[in-house]
Amino acid sequence: MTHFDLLVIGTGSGNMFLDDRFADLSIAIAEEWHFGGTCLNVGCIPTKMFVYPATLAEQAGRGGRYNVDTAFSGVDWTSLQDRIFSRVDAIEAGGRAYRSGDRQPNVTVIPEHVHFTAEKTVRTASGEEVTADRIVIAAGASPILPEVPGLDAARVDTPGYPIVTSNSIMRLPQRPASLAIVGSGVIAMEFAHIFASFGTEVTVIARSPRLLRSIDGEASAEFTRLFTADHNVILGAEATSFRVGEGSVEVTLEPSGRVDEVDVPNSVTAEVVLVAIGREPNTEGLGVAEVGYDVDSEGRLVVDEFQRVYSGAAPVPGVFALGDISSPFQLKHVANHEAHVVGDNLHADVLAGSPGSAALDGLRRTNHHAVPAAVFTSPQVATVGMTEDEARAAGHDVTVKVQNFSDVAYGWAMADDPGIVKVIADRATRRILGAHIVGHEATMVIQPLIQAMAFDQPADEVARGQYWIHPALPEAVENALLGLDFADR
Ligand SMILES: Cc1cc2nc3c(=O)[nH]c(=O)nc-3n(C[C@H](O)[C@H](O)[C@H](O)COP(=O)(O)OP(=O)(O)OC[C@H]3O[C@@H](n4cnc5c(N)ncnc54)[C@H](O)[C@@H]3O)c2cc1C
Ligand SMILES: NC(=O)c1ccc[n+]([C@@H]2O[C@H](COP(=O)([O-])OP(=O)(O)OC[C@H]3O[C@@H](n4cnc5c(N)ncnc54)[C@H](O)[C@@H]3O)[C@@H](O)[C@H]2O)c1
Repeated sequence: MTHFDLLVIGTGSGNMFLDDRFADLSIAIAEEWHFGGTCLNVGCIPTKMFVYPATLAEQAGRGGRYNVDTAFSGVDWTSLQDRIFSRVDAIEAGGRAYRSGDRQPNVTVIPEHVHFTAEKTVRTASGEEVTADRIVIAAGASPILPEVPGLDAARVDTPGYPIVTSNSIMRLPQRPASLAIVGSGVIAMEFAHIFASFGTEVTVIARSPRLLRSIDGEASAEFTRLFTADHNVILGAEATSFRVGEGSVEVTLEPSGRVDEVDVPNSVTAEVVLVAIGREPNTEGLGVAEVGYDVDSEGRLVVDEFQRVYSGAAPVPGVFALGDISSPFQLKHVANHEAHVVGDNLHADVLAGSPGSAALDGLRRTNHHAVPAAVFTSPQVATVGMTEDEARAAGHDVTVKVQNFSDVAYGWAMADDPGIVKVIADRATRRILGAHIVGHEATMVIQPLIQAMAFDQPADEVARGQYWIHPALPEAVENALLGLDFADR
C-alpha cells in the first residue's frame, strides 16, 4: 500500500491544474492510456487537423460556383496522418516525460487502470493499493457501443477489425473507399465531412428525422437540408445487426419508427463502419458507485458547483471531479474551466488543513452560463444558450430573428452560399437567450453573441454600441440583433 497526499485519475484536463501551488505534495497521477486524454490524442485536436484540409478539399471541388476553375484530385492520407500525429504524439510523449521525470520529483505516474476499493483507496491493474488524502477524478468518457448482433465489442478499435469508433478511425492505415456511419450527432457529422471530402463514399445512418437533432430545431433542419443535398444520408433508420465479411461489413437496417413513411434500404455495405452514438462517463470502470459515490441516471459522478464529489448526498472531504466524468457538457473548454476551478478549490482545501475543511466562501464556483458548442463539419454549426423551444418552455416572452448570410454583402461575395444566424432574446429584458449559426465559419461568427451572453449585455446595445466591420460576415449577426422585436420599442 502506497500513500499520497493527492491522487489524480486521468490526464486530459486532469493534467492541467497541477502547478507550483502543489509542489510540496506527494502526488500520484494514474493514466491507463494516452497522456493528454481524449482531446489531444483522439478528439478535438486531431479531428480539426483533419477537418481543415477536408474543407479545402471540398471547396476545391466547388470552385465552379465562384467562377473559378479548381478541382480536388486527391489526398495523401499517409502524409496527412504523419503531419497530424507526429505533432500530437510528440506532445503526448512530452507530457508523460515531464510528469514522470526529474523535473517533477514529487509526482509519480501510475501508467495503469485504477479502480476504487474504498472511498480513498484505488487498486491498480497490477494489484497495488494506493491511498490518498485528496483525490481528483478526471477520468473522462468513452464511446458507447450498441448491443446488436455481429458486433464484437472487444475487437472494436483493434487492428484489422472494420468496426471502429473515433478512438481509432483517424489512424486507419488506409483511407477506406467506403464508410458507413451509425449515428448523426457531432462526431458522426465531423467524420462524415472529413471522409466524404477526401473521396470516401460515406453513408450516414440516422435514427431521427434530422441530423444534429439535439441543437435548435430550425438550425438542425437547415443543417439537415444542406448536408443531405450532397451526402448519402438515410434518415429514420436503425442499425440492427452487423455482418463482418471479407473486406466489408454489411449493416442491416430497419425503420427506427421515428420518421413517418420512410423508405429504408434493407442494408448498407461498407469497407469500414464508424459507430458514433454518444459517449458515456467512465464511472463504471472506476467502480465509484461500489464505494458509495453518487452517480446520476446518465452515469455521471455527482458534483456540486464547487466540483466536490458527493456520496450519500454529502460532499466527500477532499474529493473533486471535473470534465466528461461529471459534467453535463462533454466539451474541452468546459473540462478546462472545471479544471481551473478544481485547482483553486483544491489549493484552498490544502491551505485549510484537513481534507474538506476549506470554508465554502473561499471556494470558487463553476460557471456553466453561456456555454458555446460547435460542430466542425460543412457547413459549420455553432450554438450558445437555449434553443427556441427551451426558451419558450422556460416561460420567456421571446423575440426571434433569423438572418440569412446572403442578406449581407459578404454573403454576396460568397455567391449567396447558404447560412443562417438565429438569435433568441427575451422581449422584456432584452437579453440574448440563445444563438444558433449554421454556415461558413459559424464557429468564429458566433463569438460576439457568446460574449454578449457571458457579460449579460442587452441585445440592442450589442448591435448599436460597437462598429461592425463592413463588409464582413458578422454583419449578419448585427442585422439579426437589429431585427429583434423588443416590448418597448
Ligand atoms: C472525436 C472527438 C472530437 C471532439 N472534438 C471536440 C471539440 O472540437 N471541441 C470540444 O470542446 N470538445 C471536443 N470533444 C470532447 C472533448 O475531447 C472532451 O470533452 C474532453 O477531452 C474531456 O476531457 P476530460 O479530461 O474530461 O477527459 P479525457 O480527456 O477523456 O481524459 C480522461 C483520461 O482518464 C483516463 N482514465 C479513464 N479511466 C481511467 C482509470 N480507471 N484509470 C486510469 N486512467 C483512466 C483515460 O485514459 C483518459 O486519458 C471531442 C471528443 C471526441 C471524442
Ligand atoms: N466539436 C465538438 O465540440 C465535438 C466534437 C466531437 C465530439 N464532441 C463531444 O462528444 C460528445 C459525443 O459525441 P457523439 O457524436 O458520439 O454524441 P452525440 O450525443 O452528439 O450524438 C449521438 C447521436 O447518436 C444517436 N444515437 C444514440 N443511440 C443510437 C443508436 N443505438 N443507434 C443510432 N443512433 C443512436 C443519438 O440520437 C444522437 O443523435 C458530444 O456530445 C460532444 O459533447 C464535441
